[in-house]
Amino acid sequence: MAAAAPPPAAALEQLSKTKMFGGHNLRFRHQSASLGCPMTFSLFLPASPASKLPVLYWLSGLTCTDENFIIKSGAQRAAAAHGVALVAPDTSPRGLNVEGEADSWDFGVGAGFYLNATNEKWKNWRMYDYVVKELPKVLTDNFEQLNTSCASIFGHSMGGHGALTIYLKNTDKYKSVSAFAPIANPINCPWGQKAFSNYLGTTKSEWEAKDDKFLAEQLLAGNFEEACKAAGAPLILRMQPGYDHSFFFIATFIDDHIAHHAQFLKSG
Ligand SMILES: N[C@@H](CCC(=O)N[C@@H](CSC=O)C(=O)NCC(=O)O)C(=O)O
Repeated sequence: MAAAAPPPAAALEQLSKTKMFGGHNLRFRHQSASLGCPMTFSLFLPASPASKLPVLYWLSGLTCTDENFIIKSGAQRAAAAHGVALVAPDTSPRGLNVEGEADSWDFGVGAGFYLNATNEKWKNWRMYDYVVKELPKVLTDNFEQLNTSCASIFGHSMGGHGALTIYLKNTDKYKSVSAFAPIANPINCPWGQKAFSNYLGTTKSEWEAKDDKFLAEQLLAGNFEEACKAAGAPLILRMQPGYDHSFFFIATFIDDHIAHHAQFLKSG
């Protein structure tokens, strides 16, 4: 008996294409099975690679779409130089009209926190599954020039929290991680408490089960450094005096982060 035909590749609608540093910024929309709504993502593809391109995922912070990073960070210069593709997803489901989803800027739309919500009301907020499972498959199915099994992840603020937690739960899937000003201990800060109590319920032990215990208890800059030393985990912790939380700060140090990831992505 003949083997069953593989399922068709997820349909992608290309929204834009702009040349930059010899490569292209591309923006796509597709129907997300994880989130139950259309999702957009941006992709920077460096110029015609000799071999398949490794993938560096960027997770943005509160209020962002997939476009903030692509427009403001200037990351494409270093990505083109190192031959690394950049993938930036949106930060939450949109257009579902869940009651209250846009009442505040730090919860709901634009604030997916890269977790899988367990509260029925927010059941579509499954950004963890979207980033870890669905998006890599969409890329694999649609871009033969990408080597999606060679991937790293980084992000900013809420996206820094997402990058760190996703990496620590999936060290087999990502070669390296970095974060700009991450929400490092969400269980103990107002942004995290608001998100977790609504997405995951008010039982704090449930939050810890959903979060990485190491992160929740130790990821306060200095403490995190000590913990990494104790665990023998390599860490470069850089404090940058005088910089704020904006993309001006990110743009200043983005080249360093991409060079860091390129070392791991290009080491075979
Ligand atoms: N609207 C808020 C500010 C929101 C903000 O600063 N968002 C950051 C991420 S914060 C943590 O996740 C961001 O990246 N914004 C997008 C941008 O392009 O700067 C306010 O009014 O204070």
